[in-house]
Amino acid sequence: MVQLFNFLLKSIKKPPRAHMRGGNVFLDTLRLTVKGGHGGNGIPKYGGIGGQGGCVYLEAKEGVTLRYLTQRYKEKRAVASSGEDSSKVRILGRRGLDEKIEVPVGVQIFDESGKLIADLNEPGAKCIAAGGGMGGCSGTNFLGKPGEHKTINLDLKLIADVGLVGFPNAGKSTFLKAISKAKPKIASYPFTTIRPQVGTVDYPDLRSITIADLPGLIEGAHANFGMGHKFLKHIERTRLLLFMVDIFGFQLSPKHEPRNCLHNIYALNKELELYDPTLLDKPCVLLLNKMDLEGSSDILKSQKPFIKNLEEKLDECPQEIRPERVIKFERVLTISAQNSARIQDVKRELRRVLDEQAEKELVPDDEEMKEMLRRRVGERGPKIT
Ligand SMILES: Nc1nc2c(ncn2[C@@H]2O[C@H](COP(=O)(O)OP(=O)(O)OP(=O)(O)O)[C@@H](O)[C@H]2O)c(=O)[nH]1
Repeated sequence: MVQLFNFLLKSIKKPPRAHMRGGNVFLDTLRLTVKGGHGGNGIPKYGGIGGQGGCVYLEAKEGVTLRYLTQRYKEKRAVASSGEDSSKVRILGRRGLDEKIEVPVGVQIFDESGKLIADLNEPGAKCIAAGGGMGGCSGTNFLGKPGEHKTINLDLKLIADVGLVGFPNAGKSTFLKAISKAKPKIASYPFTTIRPQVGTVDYPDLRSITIADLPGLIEGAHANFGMGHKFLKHIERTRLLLFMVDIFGFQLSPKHEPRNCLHNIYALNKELELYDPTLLDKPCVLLLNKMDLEGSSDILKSQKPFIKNLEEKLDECPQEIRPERVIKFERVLTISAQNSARIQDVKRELRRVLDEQAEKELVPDDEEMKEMLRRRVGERGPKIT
């Protein structure tokens, strides 16, 4: 009876939604068990030393995904080979072969206690995850030692120059498609994008920048509504935050308060602040989208002064979306992502802000520079004023 009931229950169970089915889910964390090779044994009679066990190491490589790793290590376990035993013909045993795990660029490695072991943020960066065991010698009674054995967590944080943030349906995917070569999914209902998308924008001087569309952010994400802050971690490594709001505002559902575009900006500001207030120190640019629709210019006229100076209307902002510190936008641009209107302006401005930022990082400010010179010249050199 129970079996029949279970069978019937199974048959009426809906299949998982397309985007949640195995191969499609964006994977940005992975847990792996790693084990270094065992050290080989020595030979007491000849004073032979066993070979050291191989180690398991990680190397960052472009184009690799964590999903690929799950296919390669189906058991989520990577083991290096053991060192060779010492023998009559080979007094010093050969070292065990290392196990190389190629990981995506931007992966951080944590141990079980959550301590950061390594941050592999450029191609070719390497770290040892589990060392091999020592070969047997007189100090160990000629017995090889076991290799290190631990569980590590790989946490992928995308590396993009620009992080695109906005509430659902603001037009982020449409914008990404218009400005870059990315081909995101676009639909007239919220939550179409369920994984971060990265687009590359090329410039005539052969430079290029990357823009990551981080979906799933909604009002209340900090309280783990929707996908919560799942994708916001990817923003940490971006150099510029690109906010996008629908000029007509947004209402998540009939149960939620409708928010006009100004309140949307406050709400985005608040969500980022609750996730990590230092994010607000990054340069920010705001895009007001859907300017092709009728009535958009009137809204813009009435809201622009407050958008440019967010402090002004902060008192009137509802408590639940009122940020402690408001964002100061470097630029505010109006666009129509659908018609690609003013997309070239955005392209130019993004580059300008990123270049300005790079210059600031490169050239220390006046006082810092003087202090640096003073230190370099020392007390006896020319006086620096
Ligand atoms: N009229 C007009 N419609 C737009 C514009 N940009 C986007 N849309 C429409 O708005 C809807 C949502 O656009 P998306 O690009 O999917 O929005 P999104 O922010 O990526 O949405 P999520 O996937 O939910 O995060 C689509 O129907 C688009 O065609 C625009 O500039 N003008």
